[in-house]
Amino acid sequence: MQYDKKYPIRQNLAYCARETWRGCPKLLAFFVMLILANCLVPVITTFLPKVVVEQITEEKPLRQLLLVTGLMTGALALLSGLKIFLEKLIYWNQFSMNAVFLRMVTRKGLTTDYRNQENEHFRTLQRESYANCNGNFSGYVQTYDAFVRFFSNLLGFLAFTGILFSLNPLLILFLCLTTVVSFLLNRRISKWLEGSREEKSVYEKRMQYVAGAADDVRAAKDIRLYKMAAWLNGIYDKNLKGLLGWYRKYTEKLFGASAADSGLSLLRDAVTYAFLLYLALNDRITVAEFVLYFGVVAGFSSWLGSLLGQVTDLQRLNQSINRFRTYLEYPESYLREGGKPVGDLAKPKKIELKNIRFRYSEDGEDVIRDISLTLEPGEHLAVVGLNGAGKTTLVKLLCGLTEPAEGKVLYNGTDIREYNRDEYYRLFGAVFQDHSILPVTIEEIVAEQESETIDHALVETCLKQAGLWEKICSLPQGVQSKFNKAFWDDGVNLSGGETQKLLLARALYRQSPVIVLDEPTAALDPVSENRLYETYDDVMRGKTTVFISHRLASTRFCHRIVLIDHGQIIEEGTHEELLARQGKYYELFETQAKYYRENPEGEVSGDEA
Ligand SMILES: Nc1ncnc2c1ncn2[C@@H]1O[C@H](COP(=O)(O)OP(=O)(O)OP(=O)(O)O)[C@@H](O)[C@H]1O
Repeated sequence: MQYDKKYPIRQNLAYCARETWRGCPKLLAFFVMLILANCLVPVITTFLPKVVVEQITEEKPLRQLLLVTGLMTGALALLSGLKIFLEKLIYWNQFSMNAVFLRMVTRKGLTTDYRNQENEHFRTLQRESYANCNGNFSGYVQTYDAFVRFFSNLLGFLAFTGILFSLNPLLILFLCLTTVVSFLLNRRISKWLEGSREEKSVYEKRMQYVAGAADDVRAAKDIRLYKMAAWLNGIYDKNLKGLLGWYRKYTEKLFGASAADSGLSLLRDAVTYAFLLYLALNDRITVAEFVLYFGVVAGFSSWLGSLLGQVTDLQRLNQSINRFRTYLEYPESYLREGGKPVGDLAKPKKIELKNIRFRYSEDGEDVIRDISLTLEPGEHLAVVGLNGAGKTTLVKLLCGLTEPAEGKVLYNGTDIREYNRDEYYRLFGAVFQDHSILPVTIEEIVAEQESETIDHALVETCLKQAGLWEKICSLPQGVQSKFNKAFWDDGVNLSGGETQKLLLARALYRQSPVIVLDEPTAALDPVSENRLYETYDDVMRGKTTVFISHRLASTRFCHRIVLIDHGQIIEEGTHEELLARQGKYYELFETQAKYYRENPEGEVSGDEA
């Protein structure tokens, strides 16, 4: 079941206010002042003509007339100036609040359980959350605006209701009725918008994908070689057509609603002004009061219409805040500070996988099916199998990155769920097929820390062990060379094989008791590959290692080989034992080996491959 938080609006508004209080308290004070200014300006504007007419009709002295109108227009000017000033301050301070929210989103993304990052629902929420607090049209800024407008409108509505109530409560009822009808018409459009948002976003997503491919230097080769441009253009055009169709429907609906809205507004004005005229002609209200109510009636509908609009806006925005909070509060099940310490990090301990079952999604198939495996301290294990057999998944489970649905992983006899997971990770030096390298110096990449605390001699040893030392020495800035030309003007780029060696050096620098290498030789040239095999025993002495490879002959230097097929261990033993068994391993080895033999008819032997 998908994890979804559904807080009511008031709780989410309180949440926003709380976070704002923590992150940028003055913003709250600016909001309160803006709400008051927003309310006072129209109230004074509505009363000003009444006061002026009153002064004239009651033949008050000119000085008094000038003083009263001067005071009111002065107050108006002051409040309007204050509003502009506050809006500027708010605009600026909203950026700092956005930064606070962005930091929360980034932190969650960096520290969340790895399995959340593999969860598509979580990743969608993550993308939305970034969009929600990015820029001055973000969900949060819109929520703040809606919040300010809602309370401004509420205050204005209450003030004008009070004034109209003294005139005729039935008039309020009529005004409310017409305003609500026009609000409901607009709401229908909002509902349609909500319902068809998915359709629109599918068109946009596909168009963005094509635009992204046009801008992606990695895709540029394939697009040209495989003549994908026409195909991509076709996708773009098809979706553009769909999007334009969507906008046509939207415009039609919008036009229909605004026509009805204008009709209602005309009716409202005609009825109320006729009523006011009737009262004035029958001396039931003074000319000054007529002028006042004239303004109040127009203002009342506008306050109420906006108020209802803000409720709809807040409801819509509430959904995005709920999704934002769902992301931030996404459950973390791995123990961190509260977990047990792992203990001695210098020597490896026994690792056991007991009846492990795993699937990536609830409705998906099992990727690992009932695997049990014990790794003795210092053992070198090779994991082989066809593509998609579950090898990488198995090591992710072993490293505690993902959690089995059934069964458990034990380290030194204790379920790894009981350990402090961050400490548990320190047991592993790993090279995965998909990796990330920060754009820092070579030395910092190897040591995964900043320059001041690096053990330079160890960096050199690891780069030598990985076979990259000579290459690094040939760079003008040696280990101080900055990685990634895209980031640094004077940066360096490494080839695929060199990058793999750099990653191996990084795994070795950790001096962790367990080393996991997922296809570490895939990009290596034959000399480098051979060198890795020859030095493997020396470099990995005393460590437990898991070596995933498709080159079956290369796994001979491991103490034991397990063959995974459809998420199960189907064969297990040394290279020689597995060949002698003449099972699946033998078959795969034979398939690979025959291309290396001078005499394809010859007998299979471990030495020939
Ligand atoms: N993040 C993921 N989400 C969903 N399915 C996944 C994910 N990663 C892998 N899979 C699926 O799990 C299965 C096993 O993948 P895994 O990467 O463990 O295989 P592998 O044996 O390492 O393959 P290869 O030799 O190609 O690297 C595959 O069918 C793959 O499609």
